[in-house]
Amino acid sequence: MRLLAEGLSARRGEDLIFHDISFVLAAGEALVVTGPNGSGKSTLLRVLAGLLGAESGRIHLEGGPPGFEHPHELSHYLGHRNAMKRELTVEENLSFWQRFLGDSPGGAGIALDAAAEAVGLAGITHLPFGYLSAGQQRRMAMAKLLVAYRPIWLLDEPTAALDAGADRLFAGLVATHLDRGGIVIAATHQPLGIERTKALQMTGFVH
Ligand SMILES: Nc1ncnc2c1ncn2[C@@H]1O[C@H](COP(=O)(O)OP(=O)(O)OP(=O)(O)O)[C@@H](O)[C@H]1O
Repeated sequence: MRLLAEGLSARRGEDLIFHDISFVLAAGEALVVTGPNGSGKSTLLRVLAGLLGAESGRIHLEGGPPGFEHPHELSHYLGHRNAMKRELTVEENLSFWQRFLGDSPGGAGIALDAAAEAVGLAGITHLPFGYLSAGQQRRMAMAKLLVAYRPIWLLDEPTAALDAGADRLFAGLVATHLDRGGIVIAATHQPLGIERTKALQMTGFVH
């Protein structure tokens, strides 16, 4: 499977945020998106996630499962916020996402306990999400990537609020996902420590 972005541009309000962005990612490849604040990294991820329409250009898949043409149908999106309810327990949150997202063709999510263990937080899934520290909350948001199978991971500053150990853990999760033929697009200033990465430097739109 390949993910292709061709000549993408996007607008927020009146402003064109970026223009003519193209890239191709094959199964097992990652794209690291960097650029200064406001250069459009989050906007690009939101376009890829199908949350925002592109002003022009095309995003499509080649060789994906039959019936899936747009990457967002096969994607996990981890935004700046963790998308967890503070008053529900970790287990309830993850269980919701597992049922809501379901598995894409070609893989299966892992059990909630196994996902919590994989992010180093086994034993606290009974706590309300709001009780967790900022770093623990981010780790649990990563567990969401594991409880339902999606071949494409769209990650916006995934390692914000993480300590060095969690950085390494996260790099390991990404490496495993790529080894299994996944695709990762991450806006991050933290090196992923993975060789199979392409780079996209956003500059913001020059009027
Ligand atoms: N809803 C909106 N309406 C109008 N402009 C917006 C909206 N959301 C974002 N913008 C503008 O779009 C530009 C790109 O924002 P974006 O969040 O994509 O940048 P970014 O590169 O992810 O920044 P950061 O590194 O700070 O997270 C910014 O100038 C921002 O002010």
